[in-house]
Amino acid sequence: MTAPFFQRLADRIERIDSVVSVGLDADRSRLPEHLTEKDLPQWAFNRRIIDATHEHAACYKPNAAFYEDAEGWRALRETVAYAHGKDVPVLLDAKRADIGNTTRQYAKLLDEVDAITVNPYMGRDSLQPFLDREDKGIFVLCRTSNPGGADLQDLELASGEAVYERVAALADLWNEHGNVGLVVGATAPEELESIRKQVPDLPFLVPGIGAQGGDAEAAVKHGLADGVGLVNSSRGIIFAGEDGGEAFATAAGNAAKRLKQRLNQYREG
Ligand SMILES: O=C(O)c1cc(=O)[nH]c(=O)n1[C@@H]1O[C@H](COP(=O)(O)O)[C@@H](O)[C@H]1O
Repeated sequence: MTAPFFQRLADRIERIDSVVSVGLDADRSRLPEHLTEKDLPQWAFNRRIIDATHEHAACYKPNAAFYEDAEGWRALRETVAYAHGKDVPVLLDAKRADIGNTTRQYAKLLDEVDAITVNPYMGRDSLQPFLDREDKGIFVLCRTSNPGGADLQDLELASGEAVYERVAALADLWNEHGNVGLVVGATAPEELESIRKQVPDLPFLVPGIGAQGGDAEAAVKHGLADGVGLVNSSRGIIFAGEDGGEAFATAAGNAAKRLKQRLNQYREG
């Protein structure tokens, strides 16, 4: 059996000295002109991004939203195989979950990738087929980075806890196989700190730095559990250079390296 995801992630973080998650959100409207002629432009783009960034990437995080048609799924499959060929795990950002028979189908996505993001709104049974995958990583949305993240997640329950605190507590209970992490946005640094205190053992995926302006220092200081966790940037890396031609890949490589170095200051500090 393959080693558990969080163990493999810990090994990779140590080996390349990086907690950077490179978000492969290959928006077709922003791909370099010269790649749009290719058979699968997103795959052509991702391959170049992976070549340029893999030394700095603790994982790749493609968001499924950018791949949900026949051509996109083909591009995604090629991308995942290529990332694996470079020994980089892939976290599919799919934010799935549904009633039992449907969610069992969703959980099959984990046959292709190493980890996934899931939505806790429908409760434990909607996540069970994911949680049962002991060797995979299951990241539960807890306190999201978007402006409306507070609309429901910050609501106070009768017990006095906020909804996101309840989610963190439940995720901790659901972590019977040591395969559960939380998604907590860098745009909510106070919540990041308080959730870290509440669940010291759960690794976080922290999106929202770069294009969304989140707090990179808080992301590192509170996102890691015993050194393990991920800080994601998507547009800030893959679209770092849009001057045309192949220079975009070099720009992405430099952006990933700079982010790694910046985050590492806080890891070491
Ligand atoms: O689950 C996620 O990854 C996620 C959760 C969240 O709270 N906020 C958030 O931005 N994300 C994802 O992280 C990525 C952020 O992209 P950038 O803002 O371009 O770095 C996107 O794929 C988002 O869907």
